Amino acid sequence: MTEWDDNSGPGAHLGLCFPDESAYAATVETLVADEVGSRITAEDPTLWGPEAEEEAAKRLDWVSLPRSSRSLLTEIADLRADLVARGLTRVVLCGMGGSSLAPEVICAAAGVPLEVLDSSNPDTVRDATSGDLTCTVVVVSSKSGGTVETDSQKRAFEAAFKDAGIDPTERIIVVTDPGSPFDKGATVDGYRVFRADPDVGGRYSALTAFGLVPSGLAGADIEALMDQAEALLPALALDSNDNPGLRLGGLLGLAATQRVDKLVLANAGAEFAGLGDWIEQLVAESTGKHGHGLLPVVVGSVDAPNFTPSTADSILVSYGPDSPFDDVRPASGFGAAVDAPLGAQIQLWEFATAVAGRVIGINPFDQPDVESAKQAAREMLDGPDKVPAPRFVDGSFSVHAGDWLPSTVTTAREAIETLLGTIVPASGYLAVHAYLDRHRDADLADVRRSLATRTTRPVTFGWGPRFLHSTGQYHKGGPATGVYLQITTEPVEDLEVPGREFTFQEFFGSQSVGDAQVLAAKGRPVLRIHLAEPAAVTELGRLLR
Ligand SMILES: O=P(O)(O)OC[C@H]1O[C@H](O)[C@H](O)[C@@H](O)[C@@H]1O
Repeated sequence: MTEWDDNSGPGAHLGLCFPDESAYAATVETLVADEVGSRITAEDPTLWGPEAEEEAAKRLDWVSLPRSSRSLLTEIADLRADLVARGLTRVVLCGMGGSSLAPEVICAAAGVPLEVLDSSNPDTVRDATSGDLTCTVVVVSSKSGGTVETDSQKRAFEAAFKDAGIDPTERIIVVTDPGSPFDKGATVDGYRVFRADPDVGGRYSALTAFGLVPSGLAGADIEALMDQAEALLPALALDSNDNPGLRLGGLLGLAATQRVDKLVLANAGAEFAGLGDWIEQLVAESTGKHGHGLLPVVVGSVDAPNFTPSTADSILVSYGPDSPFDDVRPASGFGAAVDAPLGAQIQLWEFATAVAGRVIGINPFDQPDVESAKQAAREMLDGPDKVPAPRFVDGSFSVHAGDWLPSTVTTAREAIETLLGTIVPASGYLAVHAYLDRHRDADLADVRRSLATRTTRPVTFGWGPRFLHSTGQYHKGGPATGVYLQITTEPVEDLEVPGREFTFQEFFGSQSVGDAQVLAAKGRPVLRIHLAEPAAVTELGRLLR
């Protein structure tokens, strides 16, 4: 039987349902008895075990950001006023994962334009750099300062500004950690640098300079965002079963330990439709490791397949004011309706994810498997001759697959059918990885819906290489239950990365091939369909719908 725990506190309303009240109550009671609410608030790094302690000790400042980040507000407002006075109203953000997902949601919710460039696709980069540069300001964000996509995007913009007779130091603003290689180089080169709080991990950095600088420069009301987040702090500090962070995190952790490990996220009337993409990175990278974790499945609306109908291994979560749970019953019994303003959602989800990490028994602050795909991409760049030959060519499609695909298969349609047939009925999922142009090819994303209906299993859709900095960690570190459809393409036209020995297409291609190799080496079925030209995406879409 499904039980309900409904609670409205200052700043957030949280309705939860679960199949077994005593298991849920015991989980939250343990969290309360262990004083997890007050200890996270006090930034206690011992909560995730001795192995996680060193990392946690330098990752917990997000807890107090709604107060500590306020010192940035005046500086950002002054810079925005200066930019607007100079007619610089087109704001572009270059950055991957935690350095771009939050500003994208914040600005979309505020209805202010922010162009996010989080790709290595030459066509996408060319589009961004060939916009109207006379009114463009570019924020380049990288916590580590070592992310190749971001460095390449910065180089492309520097060259474009110079070609247009514009001094890049007048137009590029850098956000990074103090002392990163990026900080040193950008400072020497004369760029304006915002240094973020280094004791916050990338995916928890929404309320640091990473989230606030681009959002504030684009015109979002970032002070209101901080107010919304701050309003929730007293409730999150409570050692009581009214603490929304303990309740939501306890539910997520409990479900994951019972192998209800897909987290289906749907917008339910919120202004911030894109919040699911931000939660996706937070939850996938924080929990998906050592064979454990929750797979976020972002579905858009509550009537989308995987939410309605759902599978017995899925937690259903809606964000926004219109709770769907009067009409929808999660097949697993696990559901959550989270209604809060955006700033409170951010603070609540960070807290709940850290709590879920403790319940699952993993370190929510590292991402041990992200590096493996980067390493494989580097090896591909060093030896492009290592690109494997296709199994067969079917019209515009070159089809690449491992031994799981029988040699009798000779068409892309049959290969897709065979891949879908390898999904394990009770626990498996399909991940579609589209290394395309997420603006030009946006329509393809709706194949998620068709494939979810066709397979009756959870289906995720991610744009490469963006997802590598999000769900990529889960694919390699989480439970080995996924099968993968990779879509890659020749570009309209390649583009050099200024000052580098590789082009954007060489890098973009090495990222997809490298990731496929890492997944295949883990024994997972990977089907790669390479398009001879971008226009072939229409025909592929027909095969998938
Ligand atoms: O901000 P950066 O250092 O450039 O990192 C961007 C992204 O890189 C990696 O993929 C990490 O796993 C992500 O957590 C991070 O958000």
